[in-house]
Amino acid sequence: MLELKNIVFEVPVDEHSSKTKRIIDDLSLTIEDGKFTVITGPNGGGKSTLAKLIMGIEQPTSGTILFNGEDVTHASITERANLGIGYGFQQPARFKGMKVKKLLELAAGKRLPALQCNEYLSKVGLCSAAYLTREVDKSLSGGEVKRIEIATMLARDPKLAIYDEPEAGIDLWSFDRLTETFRDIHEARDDRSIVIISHQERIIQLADDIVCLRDGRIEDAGPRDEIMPKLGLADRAQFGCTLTTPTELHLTKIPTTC
Ligand SMILES: Nc1ncnc2c1ncn2[C@@H]1O[C@H](COP(=O)(O)OP(=O)(O)OP(=O)(O)O)[C@@H](O)[C@H]1O
Repeated sequence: MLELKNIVFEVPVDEHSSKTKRIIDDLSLTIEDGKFTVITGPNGGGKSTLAKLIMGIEQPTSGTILFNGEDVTHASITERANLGIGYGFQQPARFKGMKVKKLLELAAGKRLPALQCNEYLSKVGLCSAAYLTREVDKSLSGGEVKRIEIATMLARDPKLAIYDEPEAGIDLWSFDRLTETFRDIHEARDDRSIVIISHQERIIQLADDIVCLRDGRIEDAGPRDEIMPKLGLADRAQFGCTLTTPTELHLTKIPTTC
């Protein structure tokens, strides 16, 4: 279980000023084991910052973060990763000289048979034969790097997986495959928790719980059936927490890169 207690995150207004801007404002949130939580809300609401605070990429100005009862507020990224927290970046890094297979093995913490690698890559709509020996460098497109990073998260299989806008930069065909993968994870869930930051209705629909962030505060949070109608996805003009949802295309076939 992840518990955030009265988290505040402030940054200097500019490098010459002692004034600060509050990005996360006294936020408290509990994520129970086995829950599929979607964090959504308008741009600039603080979603990615919150994910970075959970992963230890940023340190809160005040407040406490507990993971399975352990105070990890000042733990390093590596310590949190070792405890079982994983984070998929909105814009993943590239690793020149590192092959996709090696990256998957590093994430899994063991050697992986090709068949297993195929499975991880096919879950994100990538053809293993075309990608396993590719370097994770500039030669890969943004969408490919993003999908490879999601595959590494699947290989790592952390107790708490945080995905920051997994749909960003991913084409509609691959997005259909990805949605299926998240649906499978949701259906097969055990005590592992998943937090997905997303603006996409089809991902929000998979959630057990929805958290809507605005101006660094929780505007609304609760079970999907309670929060979903308030998001105004059907009538965005009517409700407070409006989203930007990309146009959807419903495909009958899901092509992969093979
Ligand atoms: N280190 C920082 N210094 C200054 N401003 C920051 C810093 N980190 C975040 N911000 C600001 O805090 C706000 C929240 O940013 P964040 O990336 O968390 O939003 P978000 O909800 O993830 O937005 P989006 O939906 O666009 O991805 C933004 O206005 C951002 O510019």
